[in-house]
Amino acid sequence: MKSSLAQAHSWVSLLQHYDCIKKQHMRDLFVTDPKRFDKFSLIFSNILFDFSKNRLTEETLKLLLDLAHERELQQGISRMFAGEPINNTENRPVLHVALRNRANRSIMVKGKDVMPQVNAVLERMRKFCDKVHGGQWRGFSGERLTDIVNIGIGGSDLGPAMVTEALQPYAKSGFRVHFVSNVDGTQLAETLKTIRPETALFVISSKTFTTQETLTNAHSARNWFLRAAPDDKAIAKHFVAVSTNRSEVERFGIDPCNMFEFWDWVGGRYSLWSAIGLSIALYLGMENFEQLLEGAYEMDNHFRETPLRQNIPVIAALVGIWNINFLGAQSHAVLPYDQYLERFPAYLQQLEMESNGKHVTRGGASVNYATGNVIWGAPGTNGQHAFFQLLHQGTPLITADFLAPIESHNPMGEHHQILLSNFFAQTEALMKGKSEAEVRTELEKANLAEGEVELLIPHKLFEGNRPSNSFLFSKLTPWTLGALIAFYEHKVFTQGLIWDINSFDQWGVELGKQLAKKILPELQDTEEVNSHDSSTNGLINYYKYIHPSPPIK
Ligand SMILES: O=P(O)(O)OC[C@H]1O[C@](O)(CO)[C@@H](O)[C@@H]1O
Repeated sequence: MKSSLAQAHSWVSLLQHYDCIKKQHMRDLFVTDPKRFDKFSLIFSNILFDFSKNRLTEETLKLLLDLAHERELQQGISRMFAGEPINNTENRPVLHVALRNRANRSIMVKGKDVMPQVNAVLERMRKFCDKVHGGQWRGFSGERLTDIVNIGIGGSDLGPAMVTEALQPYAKSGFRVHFVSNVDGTQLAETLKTIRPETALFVISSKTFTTQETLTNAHSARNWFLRAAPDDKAIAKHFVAVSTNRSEVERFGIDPCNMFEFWDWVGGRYSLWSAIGLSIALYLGMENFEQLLEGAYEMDNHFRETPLRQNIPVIAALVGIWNINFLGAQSHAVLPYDQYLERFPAYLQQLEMESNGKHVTRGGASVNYATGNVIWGAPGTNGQHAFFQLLHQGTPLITADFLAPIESHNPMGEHHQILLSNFFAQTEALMKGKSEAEVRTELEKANLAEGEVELLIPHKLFEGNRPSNSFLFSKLTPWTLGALIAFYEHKVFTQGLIWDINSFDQWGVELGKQLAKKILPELQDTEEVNSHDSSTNGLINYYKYIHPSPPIK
């Protein structure tokens, strides 16, 4: 039986160790150890992971690895891969790894190997994609389909939206992909303006097929479509579903023959590898979707088999725990120096924050340590001209992941070297900072008026010592993206296990949904609302009063 985290020996040792090293500056750590980069960087296939620009030493790492052992990480990894019901509040296994189990080893759930059904759905996806791409599957007018519209939200949107954006250079020619997630009618309306019903394929993606936003968008899309279609039968050519819920799919009016199945052991935010990836496969071709699976599979093997000290997701997770629980970082920026990865931070927001934004342990006790942190970010050089000021000189400690490809898909003059020079410079600046002596020397050369040097010194000073990780990979290919996503999934798993929280449920999204269901009918009559607190009543009644119909009495 594991003790509670705050009482773990290694945790207590880490606290004491933090006290000893908290005043150390990374600048000095680099000066005193010329081999620091070699010691604190790891390579997985074409991906280099450099974590040397963190405020840690060999001793820190040793203690963090002790923590991982004490928390029985290796046993936890084995339990996940073996299909044990580690999602304890929903009594489900967590088997996104089965979806990319390219070796096809048996994975048993309730005494049954899940691999035959995984392979069967992949085969159906392949056949469907081939028909759409080959023009055997056409719209009601006989025209080829050209526009894939994915209607889904959360995990049924963010993964496919991010991957299709990231892998645009691999897109099948003649196909466009669109994503509608927001129940704000604007997103659907603007999308519908750009497509024709004759050539549109709607992929309604929802694990539960009960999600209000998705079902509302799907009904409106179907109404729009039926205004142009000759009859209801045309729906079969233009609407397919991806879900675990056959009866709701049928109730919506999609023939189960046009449903691509997945299973309750796939968490929504871990589902892009399942049939939820159908929009990816349609846009990029099944062979590229499988390359994505291959990259993730190789990362899975690395995570399962590599000793913890060389294990990239494990080390990244431990460094994150060091930064969050000992250094006090509450915010983590994801900074891709690759325009194709623009949506990567938004994807990771759900992966990390929905997984590890938890306040109780797996057993239900309140945690007395931080779990999870705020994930955000934007493409690197744009961020430099927007929010990097706060990263360099602001008061909160914000850690960051910098990601960049060595080779661009769009080589153009010096662009890529300029981009990379900024990538390298920013991590160096965050680490090193600029000392008072350096600022003074610079200012004294500038021939300033008396007093100006002293005034400017504090403003131009950079304390540095701000932690970051760097990821350099050869090129953003489907394989590499698959490996990178799986890397983050396993980092999240490792942190959740050490924090003793369930990373695979999401009860925190329920309360808002329940209250919205109660409020919706209140917006649809003319009665004044009094059932809430005065703020909520006031807001609702103001809306009802201002809104032209129906007017409040
Ligand atoms: O795929 P579904 O069932 O429509 O759910 C969409 C999303 O809603 C959530 O359940 C809660 O936001 C996510 O976990 C999930 O990815």
